[in-house]
Amino acid sequence: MTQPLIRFQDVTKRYGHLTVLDNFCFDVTPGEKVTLIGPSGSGKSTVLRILMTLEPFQEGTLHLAGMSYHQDNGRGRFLASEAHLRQIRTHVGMVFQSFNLFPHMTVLRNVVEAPTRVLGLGRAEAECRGVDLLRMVGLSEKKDYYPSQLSGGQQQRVAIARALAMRPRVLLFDEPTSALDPQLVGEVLGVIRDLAHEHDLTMLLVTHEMRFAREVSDRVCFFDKGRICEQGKPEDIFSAPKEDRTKEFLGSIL
Ligand SMILES: Nc1ncnc2c1ncn2[C@@H]1O[C@H](COP(=O)(O)OP(=O)(O)OP(=O)(O)O)[C@@H](O)[C@H]1O
Repeated sequence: MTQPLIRFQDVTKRYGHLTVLDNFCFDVTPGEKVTLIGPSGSGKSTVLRILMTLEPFQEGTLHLAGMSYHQDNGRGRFLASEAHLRQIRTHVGMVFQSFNLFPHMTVLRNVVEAPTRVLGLGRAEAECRGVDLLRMVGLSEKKDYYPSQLSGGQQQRVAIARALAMRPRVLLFDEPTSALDPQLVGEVLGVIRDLAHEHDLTMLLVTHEMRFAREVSDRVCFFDKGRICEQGKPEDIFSAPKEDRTKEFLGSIL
C-alpha cells in the first residue's frame, strides 16, 4: 500500500475554548488531489494552516514527507525547532485568497526571491526557472511589471508560480478565487486545473467552486464541525451523497 505523504494523527486544535479539530485523522497519498468543502467555520482552512506550520496545535502528530511534529501537552506551541519547521515548510507551498505578493518587487523578483534566499539557487538559474514558471501561468511577458500593475487574476497566477518555484511536494490552495472579480475566476481555475491534470504534485484545495472541485479532485472531503463527515470520489459526493449534512450543504449551494 502507498505510504501517505501527509498524515494528521489525532490532531486536536483549539482557539481558546473553541475546539476546531477534535482528534482529527486524515491521510493524503503522494500525487493525490483532495478538495475540502463544507460550511464556513468548519475548520477547512485550519487544516491547511496547520500543514503550512502557520498554526501550532494542542494534541496529536502531523507527519509530512517522512518528518513529523507533535503536540505540546495541550499548550499549543511548536515543539519542533525553528530549523525543523523551516525544513517541513520547504515541502509545502500555499496559495492564499489574497495573493500576498511583495508589492515593491517585480513579478519575476517575487518568483525568484525564495528559491535564491531559501534554496540557495544562483540568480541566473532561479530567473531562468522563474521565467519558465511565468510562461506556464501565461505571464512571461509581465515579468518586469509590479503587482499593482496586474489584475487580481494575474496576481494570483504569479502567486501560483511563486509557490511552485520552491518545488514543493504539496501545494495548498485556500479559496484561491474568492477575492477575485467573477470574470477573473476562470483564468486562475484554468491554471490550477492544468497543474492538477499535468503534474504529480500533491494538492489540497479549499474551495467553494463546486464544479471546479468536481473536475480536479481525486477525492472530495465534506467537512462539518471539524471532522470529515463524508468523503469519496467527486462523482459520488456530488451526485449521490449519503450523509444528510452533505445533502443539506450541497442543496444549499448548488
Ligand atoms: N486565529 C483565530 N482565533 C480564534 N478563532 C479562530 C482563528 N482562526 C479561525 N478561528 C475559528 O476557527 C473555526 C474554523 O475556522 P476555519 O477558518 O478553519 O474555517 P473554514 O471552514 O475554513 O471557514 P471558511 O469557509 O469561512 O473559510 C472558526 O470558528 C473560526 O472562527
